[in-house]
Amino acid sequence: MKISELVAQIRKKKSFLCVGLDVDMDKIPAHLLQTEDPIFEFNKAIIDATHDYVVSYKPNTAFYEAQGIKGWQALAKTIAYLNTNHPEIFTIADAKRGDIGNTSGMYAKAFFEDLAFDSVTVAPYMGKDSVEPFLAYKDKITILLALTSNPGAFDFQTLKTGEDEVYKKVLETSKKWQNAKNLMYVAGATKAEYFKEIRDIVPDSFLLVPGVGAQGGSLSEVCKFGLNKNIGLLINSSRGVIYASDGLDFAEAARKEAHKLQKEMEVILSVN
Ligand SMILES: O=C(O)c1cc(=O)[nH]c(=O)n1[C@@H]1O[C@H](COP(=O)(O)O)[C@@H](O)[C@H]1O
Repeated sequence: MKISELVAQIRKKKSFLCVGLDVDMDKIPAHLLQTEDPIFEFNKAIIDATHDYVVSYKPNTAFYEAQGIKGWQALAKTIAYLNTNHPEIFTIADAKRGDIGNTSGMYAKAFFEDLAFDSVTVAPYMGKDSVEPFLAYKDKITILLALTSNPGAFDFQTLKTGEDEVYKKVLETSKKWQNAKNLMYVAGATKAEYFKEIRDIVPDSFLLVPGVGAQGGSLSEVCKFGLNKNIGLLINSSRGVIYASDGLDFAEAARKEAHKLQKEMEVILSVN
């Protein structure tokens, strides 16, 4: 999907919400466990109930890999369901990959060709040649970790190397790479005070912003400096939306949570 198509969808739905499909077997409603494919049934119900308010879904592959072959099959079924029924929705494989070139090439093939995701999250730690195989896909988006939402972000990402912190080097260096227009960056909602400096370096890029909801990040704080002329933000919430209820009403409860976030976004967009 082209970024211009994502922007058009955001403007139409008045939403820049990304819902994380992080399916935890200990948290999904008990009645689904009796079905043939609980993970897919859960995802399908969540997608059906929330897609009006959502422009992107982000399954984190860890939750699927943890269930072995059945989990991977459920992931494949989920992405196929989205691509068939909601081709306008931007899909993110949250896999945080990155390795030596030929290995990264296989990761890229897995997520872009076999599973047909629009994008994948990639760790920048191994440098340019570990990211290039993802960027080689001209019609796909690579989402590079810059400043993550977790407390451990301060262990390495904010360390100074010369003038700049490591996360700034990631932004500055990667934006010079070939096909860098197909890069987005992860910036955690829990780090809102860094967004002005992030925007100074990458004014035009989209930022994937996890950490709203269960991790306590603030949507309005992120938007103060995070928005750009193309909106430029995808705000992710996973647990806060998909586990709003663990009862028979789980999908309806998720819809309400997604709608609440969408309404907040609509207000923000109306004054920006
Ligand atoms: O790449 C990510 O999506 C990500 C980066 C980051 O800095 N922090 C972060 O929480 N995430 C992911 O975003 C999701 C957040 O989930 P909730 O905290 O339940 O909303 C999880 O799938 C995380 O793995």
